[in-house]
Amino acid sequence: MRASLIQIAVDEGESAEARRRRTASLVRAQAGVADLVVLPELWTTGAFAYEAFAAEAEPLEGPTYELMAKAASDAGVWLHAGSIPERDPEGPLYNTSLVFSPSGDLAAAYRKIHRFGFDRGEAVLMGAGRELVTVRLPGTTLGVATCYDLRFPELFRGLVAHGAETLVVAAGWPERRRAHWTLLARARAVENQAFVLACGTAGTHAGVPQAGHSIVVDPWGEVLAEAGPGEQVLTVEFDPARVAATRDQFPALKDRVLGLEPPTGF
Ligand SMILES: O=C(O)CCC(=O)C(=O)O
Repeated sequence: MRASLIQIAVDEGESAEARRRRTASLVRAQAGVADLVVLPELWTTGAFAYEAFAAEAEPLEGPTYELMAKAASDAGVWLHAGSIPERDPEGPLYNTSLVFSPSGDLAAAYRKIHRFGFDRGEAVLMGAGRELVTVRLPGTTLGVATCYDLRFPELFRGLVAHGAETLVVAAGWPERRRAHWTLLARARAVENQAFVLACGTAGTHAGVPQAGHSIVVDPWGEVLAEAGPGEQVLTVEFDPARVAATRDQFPALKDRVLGLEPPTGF
């Protein structure tokens, strides 16, 4: 299987609409190159451009959906189209990832569960998702996560319990914590014996330089490919069968102990 992670530069000099069109052509250029294309988190606005969330929010089937569905079918690829600020007509905004099949049908929508910002930004401007999302592809099952989710191993264990073998993380991770990004991506791969495909943004928006350094890690924790800091398409070939082989040869996942007793307080 070949995957391309498109690490889009999100800078303020470009409108959301211009970036949407530019990204659609980057996706179309993956025809015949990749089976699966992955985009980052909130790439129309930037993950830290809080004032733009409401201004650029769109219904699930809004302009980004339309263009990305078409780009997926034009390219004949599975497309994890990163996330959009979704306006739910009956609720708050959500940070929602969209996954399209090669025929351009929506295969999954994932509302980010862990919102970033503590008492500001996304944490107060958006609602929290409650549902795990996996997507069955020929040859592997994707587990879908977004940015700050990467810090919460229990989410990934939940995805693995539902069959995930390739963990896809769309992010807008800041340069300031780049060391955490790389470390956590490798940790999630090792502990879950799964591939991790983590796609971030490049550029600077709202004064926050982005880390770039999108990364693909194998089930043994080895880095198969890593991008630099700027806009880049990172293409990697990987064998999804390695997940079952790794879990067979080193069956640590089977040794999980669930439902431990609480401390008795000696
Ligand atoms: O956890 C972090 O350091 C970054 C998270 C983040 O930027 C996000 O979820 O948007």
